[in-house]
Amino acid sequence: MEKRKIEIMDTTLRDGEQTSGVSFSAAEKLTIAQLLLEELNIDRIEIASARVSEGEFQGVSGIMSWAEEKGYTSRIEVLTFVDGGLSIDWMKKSGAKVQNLLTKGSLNHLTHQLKKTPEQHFSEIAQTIALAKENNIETNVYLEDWSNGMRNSPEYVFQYLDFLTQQPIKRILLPDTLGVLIPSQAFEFISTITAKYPNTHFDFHAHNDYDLSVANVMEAIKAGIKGLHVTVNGMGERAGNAPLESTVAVINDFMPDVKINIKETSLYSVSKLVETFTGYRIPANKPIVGDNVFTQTAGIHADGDNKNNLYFNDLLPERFGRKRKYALGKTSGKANIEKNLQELGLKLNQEDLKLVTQRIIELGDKKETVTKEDLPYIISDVLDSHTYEEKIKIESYILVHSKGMRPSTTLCLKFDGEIIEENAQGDGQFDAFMNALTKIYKSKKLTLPKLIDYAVRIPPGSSSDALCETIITWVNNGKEFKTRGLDSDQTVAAIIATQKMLNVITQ
Ligand SMILES: CC(=O)SCCNC(=O)CCNC(=O)[C@H](O)C(C)(C)COP(=O)(O)OP(=O)(O)OC[C@H]1O[C@@H](n2cnc3c(N)ncnc32)[C@H](O)[C@@H]1OP(=O)(O)O
Ligand SMILES: CC(C)C(=O)C(=O)O
Repeated sequence: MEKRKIEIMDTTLRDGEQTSGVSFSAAEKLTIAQLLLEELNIDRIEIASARVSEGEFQGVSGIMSWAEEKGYTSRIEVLTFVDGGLSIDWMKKSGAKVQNLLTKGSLNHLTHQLKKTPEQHFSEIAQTIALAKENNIETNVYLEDWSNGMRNSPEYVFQYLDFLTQQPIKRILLPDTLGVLIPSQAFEFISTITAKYPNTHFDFHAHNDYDLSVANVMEAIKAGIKGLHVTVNGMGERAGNAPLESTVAVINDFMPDVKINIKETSLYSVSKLVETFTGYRIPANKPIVGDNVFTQTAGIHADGDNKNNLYFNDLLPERFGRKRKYALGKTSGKANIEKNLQELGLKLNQEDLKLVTQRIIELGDKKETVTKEDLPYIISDVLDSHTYEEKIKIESYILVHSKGMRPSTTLCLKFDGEIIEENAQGDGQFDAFMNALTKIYKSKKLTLPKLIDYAVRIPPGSSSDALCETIITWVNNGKEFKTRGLDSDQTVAAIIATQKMLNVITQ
């Protein structure tokens, strides 16, 4: 079967920059333009609106000098206005060769914004197209608010298209400017137009106000559109445009008769770069590029991946230069832990695996985020906790830290079945805790080991806030030994290490 080629036009640098709060520098625009055209193999890109600012002029001029050298000028477009030649002048000076002329696709916009009649508008458009041609600038025409135009003034839309299809232009864009189309209507409106003007190249530009942009894009393709507008990460005015990443995946996976030539493996790195340049964070659950979309969290899913990849779909992370991950937390089962252990090259017996799983679930219950890098610490903590009998237990404590007063502790200790409570102050919270403990031991005519070193560290490479390890070195009867405690709070970790010390010396 001969595949139908659909042109992909990326407008991250024009509509994407209309995301509130986003502004690219000239250097950032050049880098993104280069990646879009050369790394991703996007057919065409729109890089700015004409006349916006001096900075935009510099940005467009820089991209056009590079494009001239590379022979890419016909793939780079600038949005222009029906403004008596001001935009054409701006384009000429910048070196841009393709204009996307913004015109009115609904009678409502024409009447209320431009305050013109269709005849006046068409005449000015014809003059602008002619002027562009004289200056060797190619024209595509945008019918702004076209989707509402089809609903409210279809006679105007068709009168306009009858005129436009006779003009020396390359493409006509049908935009869903306000994101109001549902898929069935996108199909109905577009197929009526492609049937009436079979020799014209129509593009479609979706907006995502109802989260229907990609669904509408699919219907537009079925209805005979020849090109699509997209943006990286779905950036754009209001709720944004059709995201490049999902559009590519949907076409590749569900439209076998359609050909696009986008390099999937580079989508993620380009998305991340755009995220960095814009400061506009990608939601973690955004399809294809979100941080969590290739992470299995539920224990049953991780288990199923071990059994004939039961929880895989066609969106394999490697397609997009990414990797599957297995989350650690409250909903983990043994399988999640084992998958992470495999990556670290570690193995545990079934009993230890159960204990480690239990500890991770406890941390998850406390809303802590546990990462793969935390695992060796959790393993060592769990394994050394069950090497001795727990005769002495810190039942409860209050640590008080305030401005202008010495830190203090109330400690409740279970000592051979007896509950003993004591208060003390200290130079810090842990010092106050140790002073209260010393008082209890003195009352029993016992001495505590001497603390000679106190070290705190977090698992290297860990991006989680879950864990901090406190390692304390003690000397008891001339013999040095270490105990460690693990918690999200370093003082609590030190108290856990101290409880271990109390039990070590009674073994
Ligand atoms: C659906 C979209 O995303 S459209 C995106 C279009 N791109 C932009 O708007 C880029 C950013 N815009 C700008 O920098 C500025 O708005 C400019 C330079 C275009 C114009 O700035 P200003 O002269 O200050 O006008 P302002 O922004 O207040 O209003 C827009 C003017 O454009 C007119 N206009 C609207 N559509 C068009 C059009 N297709 N062609 C020509 N003029 C138009 C409006 O009627 C209004 O004119 P008026 O001031 O005579 O009433
Ligand atoms: C400039 C036009 C195409 C636009 O962004 C829209 O109509 O949404």
